[in-house]
Amino acid sequence: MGEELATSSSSSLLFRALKLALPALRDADGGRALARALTVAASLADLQMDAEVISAGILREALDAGSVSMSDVKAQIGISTAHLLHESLRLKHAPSKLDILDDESAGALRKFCLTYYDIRAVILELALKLDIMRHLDDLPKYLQRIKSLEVMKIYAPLAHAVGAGNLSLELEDLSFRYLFPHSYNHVDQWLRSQESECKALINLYKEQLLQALKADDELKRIVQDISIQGRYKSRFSTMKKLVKDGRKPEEVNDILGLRVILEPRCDDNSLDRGPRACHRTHEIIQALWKEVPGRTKDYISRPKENGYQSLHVAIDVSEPGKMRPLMEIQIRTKEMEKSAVGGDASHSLYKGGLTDPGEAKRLKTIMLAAAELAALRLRDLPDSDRGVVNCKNPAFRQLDKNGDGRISIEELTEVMEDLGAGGKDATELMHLLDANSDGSLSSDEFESFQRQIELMRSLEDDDDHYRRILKEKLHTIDSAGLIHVYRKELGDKLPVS
Ligand SMILES: Nc1nc2c(ncn2[C@@H]2O[C@H](COP(=O)(O)OP(=O)(O)OP(=O)(O)O)[C@@H](O)[C@H]2O)c(=O)[nH]1
Ligand SMILES: Nc1ncnc2c1ncn2[C@@H]1O[C@H](COP(=O)(O)OP(=O)(O)OP(=O)(O)O)[C@@H](O)[C@H]1O
Ligand SMILES: [Ca+2]
Ligand SMILES: [Ca+2]
Repeated sequence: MGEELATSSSSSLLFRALKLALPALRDADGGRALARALTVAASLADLQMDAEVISAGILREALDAGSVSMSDVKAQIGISTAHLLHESLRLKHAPSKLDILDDESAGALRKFCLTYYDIRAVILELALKLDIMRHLDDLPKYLQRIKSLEVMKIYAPLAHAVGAGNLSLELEDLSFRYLFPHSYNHVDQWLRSQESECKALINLYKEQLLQALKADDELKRIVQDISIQGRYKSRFSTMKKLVKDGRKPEEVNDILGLRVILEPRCDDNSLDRGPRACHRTHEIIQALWKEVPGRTKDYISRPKENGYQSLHVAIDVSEPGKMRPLMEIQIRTKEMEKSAVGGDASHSLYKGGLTDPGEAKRLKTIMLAAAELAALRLRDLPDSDRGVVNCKNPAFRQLDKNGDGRISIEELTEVMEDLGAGGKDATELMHLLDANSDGSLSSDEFESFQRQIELMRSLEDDDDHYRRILKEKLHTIDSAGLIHVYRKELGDKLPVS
C-alpha cells in the first residue's frame, strides 16, 4: 500500500478483515480459497486501492462461500466495506441479465456500471475477474470461452473506460488466449521471441533520450519537466493491427514505443513554447538515431479533427545483421497528453469509439432529477394524505397514478416529460430499474432505486477523492473519463465467430 494510506487505522481494518476471513478460507477448496483472496487483495493494493477496497477483496470469497455474512462484515469491519461488498455483488449479477453475445447489451452494462456504482466496487470486480482469468485452466473449456467472451466484451473495455489501462490490457490478452488459442500462440511466440531484448532496448533508449533531452540548453530554457514512458505492445493489440489491414509483423511500427511528455515552464508565456519544445526534441532524436523517412506525422502543426496533438517519429533500431521492429516515439506536451487521455482526443474515444461523456452524465442527471421531482411532489402533499395509502412509500404513490401498485411505462413517461425528457429516456430508465424485467416498477424496485440515489449523493465526495487518486496514481483519465461509455463495440473491430 502507498505510504499515506498505510495508516494505523487502515492496517487495523485489514487486520480485522483477515481475522474474519481466515478461519472461513483456510480449509476451503483445499487451501486455494485463501490463496485466491490474498492474490486479489494484492492486485487491489497494486492498483493503489484503499484499505476498504482491499478488505472487501479479502472478504468477498468468504462471503460467496456463505461462511461470513454481511452482518458479520458490518459489525466487525465497518459499513463502508459492507457497502463495497454489496455493490460488488450487485455488479456480479448484472451481466446475467444480459445476453453477452449482444453488443448492445454489453454497451448498456458498461454504461450501467459507470453510472450506478461506486467506482471502487468496479475496480474490485475487475480485480476478481483478473484472478478468475489467471486461473482459467482449472475450468472446463466451454466455461473458459464463456468467461473470456464476457471479459473481452464487458470487463476489459470497462477497465479501459475507468482508466485502469494495464489491467484492461492483461484482461484482454488473457481472454484473447482462451478465445483464439491458435492466433494467440502465433502472436505470443513472435512477441515472446524478442520480448526481453526489446524491453531492455526500450529501457536503454528511454534512458539515453532522457539524458540527451535534459542536457540540451534550449530545452532547459523552455521546459521545467521531462518524462518518458515506454511500452511493449500487447498480444491482443498487435493481433488486431495485424488482422485489421493485413500488415506483416515487420510493418507494425509501434511494437516498441516511447512517449516523451514535456512540461513547459510556467514563467514562459510565449504561445509556441510547447510546440517549440516538441520540435526541439524531434531534432535531438534525429541527431541520436536513424529516423525512418515518410513515417513522421506532425499532429502538432496539423492537429487531427478530434483535436489530437502529438509528433510521431519512427526510428530504426536494427543493428548490422540484426533486424528489429521499428520503434515509435510520440512527443507531446503535458497539456496535449491530458487531452489525449481524457479530453476530446481521449485514448478511450480513439480506441473504443466512446460517446460524448456528457451522454452518460445526462442519464445520471435525469435519474437525480426524477428523484428531486418525486421529493418535490411529496412536499406538496397535504399532511392528511400521508399514511392513508396502502403503499408505504409516498413518492411511489405519487408516481403510481392509477394506484395499481406498479409504475408503468406510461406513468414513467409522464414524469420524464414533466422533466423535459422524452419517451426514449423513460424506456431507458425503465430498462435499468426493472430488475425482474416484467415491464413495470414494483415498490421494491423503486425503493432500491431511491436507495441508490441516496448512496450516490453520499458518495459524491468519495467519488471526487478516488477520481483524483485514479487520475494521479494510475496515470489515468480526467474526471469526465470515469463516465466515458463505449458506443462502438469491440465486436466491430474483432470478428467473433
Ligand atoms: N489518444 C489518441 N491517440 C492517438 C490518436 N491518433 C493516433 N493516436 C496514437 O498515435 C499512434 C499512431 O497514430 P498515427 O501516427 O496516426 O499512425 P497510423 O496511421 O494509425 O498508423 P499505425 O500506428 O501504423 O496504425 C496510435 O497508435 C495511437 O497510439 C487519437 O486520436 N487519440
Ligand atoms: N509509442 C508509445 N509509447 C508509449 N506508450 C504508448 C505508445 N503508443 C501507445 N501507447 C500506450 O500503450 C497502451 C496500449 O496501446 P496500444 O498499442 O494497444 O494502442 P495504440 O497504440 O494506442 O493503438 P493502435 O493499436 O491503433 O496503434 C495505451 O495506453 C497507449 O496510450
Ligand atoms: Ca499505436
Ligand atoms: Ca401503475
